[in-house]
Amino acid sequence: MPYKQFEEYSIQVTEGIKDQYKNIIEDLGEDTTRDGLVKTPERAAKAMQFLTQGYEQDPEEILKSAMFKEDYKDMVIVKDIELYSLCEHHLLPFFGKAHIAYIPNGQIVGLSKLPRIVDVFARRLQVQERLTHQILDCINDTLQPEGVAVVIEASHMCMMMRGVQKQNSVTTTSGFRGQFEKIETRNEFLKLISTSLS
Ligand SMILES: Nc1nc2c(ncn2[C@@H]2O[C@H](COP(=O)(O)OP(=O)(O)OP(=O)(O)O)[C@@H](O)[C@H]2O)c(=O)[nH]1
Ligand SMILES: [Zn+2]
Repeated sequence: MPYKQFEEYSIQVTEGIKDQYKNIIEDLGEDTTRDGLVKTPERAAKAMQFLTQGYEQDPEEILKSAMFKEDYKDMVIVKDIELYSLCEHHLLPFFGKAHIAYIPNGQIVGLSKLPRIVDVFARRLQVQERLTHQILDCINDTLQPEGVAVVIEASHMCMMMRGVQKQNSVTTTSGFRGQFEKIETRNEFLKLISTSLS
C-alpha cells in the first residue's frame, strides 16, 4: 500500500479503536468526560497500534536488506535482546529476553537486524512458543545458515497480575535447526548464553 494511503487507513483504524475503548472505559464504570480520561481512548488506541505494528512489517525484507558475503563459519550469538509482546489470550504483556545464534553458510547478516525481527514478531498478538518458532524459521529460511538457535525467557503479566498470580515464574522456550540439532553445538550455545564475560 502506498504510504499516503497507509497513513489514511491507519488514522481510520485509530478512530475505530478509539470509539471502542471509549465504550470499554464507560462499561468499566468510568467517566470518559473527566479531565484525565478525555484523551485516553485515543492514547490507548495509538498505544495498541504501536504494540501490534509487527503485522505491517516484513521480517524477511529486513534481513535481506543487510546480508553480506563473508567466509565466517563459526557461531554468531546475539544475546539478551529485550522483548515486549502481548499474550493473545488476555491482551496483557509478556516480556523478557531473546537469545539468538546462527552459523553462517557464506553469508552474515547485519547484527541489528536480529533484534529488529524479534520486534516485528513480538509486536503482534502472540504465544511465546509461536514467537520463538517464527523468529527461528524466518532466519533459517532467509539466511539459510548452517544452523540457527533461538531461546526466549519471559514473564507473563497474565500469570502475575491476575489468574494464578505467580510473580517469579519465568517461561523458557527454545528452537534449534541444522547444526544446533547436534547436542555439542547446542550445549556450546547454551553455555555461552548462560555465562557473562564481564
Ligand atoms: N502456552 C502458552 N500459554 C500462554 C501464553 N500466554 C498465556 N498463556 C496461557 O493461556 C492460558 C489460557 O487459558 P484459559 O483457561 O483459557 O484462560 P484463563 O481462565 O484466563 O486461565 P488462567 O490464566 O489460568 O486464569 C492460560 O493458561 C495462560 O497462562 C503463552 O505464551 N504460551
Ligand atoms: Zn495471557
